[in-house]
This record gives sequence, structure tokens and C-alpha cells, in this order.
Amino acid sequence: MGKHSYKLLIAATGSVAALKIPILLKSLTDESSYTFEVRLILTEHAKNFFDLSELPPEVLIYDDKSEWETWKQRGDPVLHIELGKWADMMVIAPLDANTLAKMAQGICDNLVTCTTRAWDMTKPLLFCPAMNTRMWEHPITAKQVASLKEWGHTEIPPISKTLICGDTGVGAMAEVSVIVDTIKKRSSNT
Ligand SMILES: CC(C)(CO)[C@@H](O)C(=O)NCCC(=O)N/C=C\S
Repeated sequence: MGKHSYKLLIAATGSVAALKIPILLKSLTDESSYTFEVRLILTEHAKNFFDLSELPPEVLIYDDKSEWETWKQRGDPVLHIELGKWADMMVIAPLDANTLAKMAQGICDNLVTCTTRAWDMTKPLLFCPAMNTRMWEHPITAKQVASLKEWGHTEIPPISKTLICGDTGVGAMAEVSVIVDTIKKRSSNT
């Protein structure tokens, strides 16, 4: 497999599974056969689950305030548009219940949801739901996941685990190895 230079936009939202972001990004930037250029966008809630110092130094990180550092006046770049144009693929890992709901309804009130709202649907968008089992089993969840899949987004489904809060059931984010393998497969056939 030759060197791949592939622009990957990772979005993290406010599930406790966001504690896996450092290992996910390390797995993606350590890949020898692939050269993924990785950028990370975060919701405010995602910041509660890991420390930015744990991330590979080459990963550029953007949050809601980044939007207002790049846009000051007419003619300035609009970050959520520029990131969408830059990326070959977007992966939302973890996708929390709140952001899933916002996406399904077209709400765009932060950098992550503005980026998905303006996403070029000809490019792959993968999403990894992660939430408490009780939230996963709420009837609205299946409807919202179905909406995203209807638009062509690809689900990497949650798995059953004894969750960090002690409940056992479906809701844990897919294993990092599964997410990485899915990204590699999808990036090599685009
Ligand atoms: C955190 C991790 C990866 C540890 O194995 C696993 O529990 C998980 O994905 N949980 C996400 C589900 C969640 O957001 N639970 C919130 C309340 S239980």
C-alpha cells in the first residue's frame, strides 16, 4: 500500500467515550501505511473528558471560539465552511445523544453542528454514537440515526459493554480498532 495523504476531520462531542480521543488520534497518526492529516473539532462538552495535552502535537484543534478567531469581518474565512472544504472525510467519534438530535433536526449552534450542516454529501461522513443504554433505547434515537443514514452518512454502531456508569448494555462507542479499520477501508475506496 503506497503512502496515502488523506485529510481527516475528527469531531468529538460530549459523551464520556470522548476519553478515547487521544488513543484514536494516536492510532490514526501513527499509521505507517497511511498518512492521515488529522484535524480535530470539539464541542464544549467534549472538553470535559480528556486533556488536550494528551493529543499528538501535529493535530490542529478547533473549538467554538476558533470560529471567531478566523472570522472578524466580511471577506474573512468561515471556519465551518473551510474545514468542510478541506476534509476528505469527517468522523464524529463519539456522537453524543445531543449532537445526534441536533444533526437530525438541522440545528447548527456550534462549530461541530455547523460543519455537519454544511457538509458536502458527496464526501464520506462516519458517525459513532455513544450514550447511556437508556438513551440509546429511547425510541427517538432510532429515528434520528435513520435520518442520518438516509442522507448517506455511515453509522459505526455502538456496542454492548458494562458502561463507565455501571449500566450494562448497548451504548458504548465502537472499539477504536474498529473505527480505525473502517476509516482506512473507506478512505482507500474513495
Ligand atoms: C467510556 C467507555 C468507552 C469505557 O469503555 C464506554 O463506557 C463508552 O463508550 N461509554 C459511552 C456511553 C456513555 O456515554 N455513557 C454515559 C453514561 S453510562
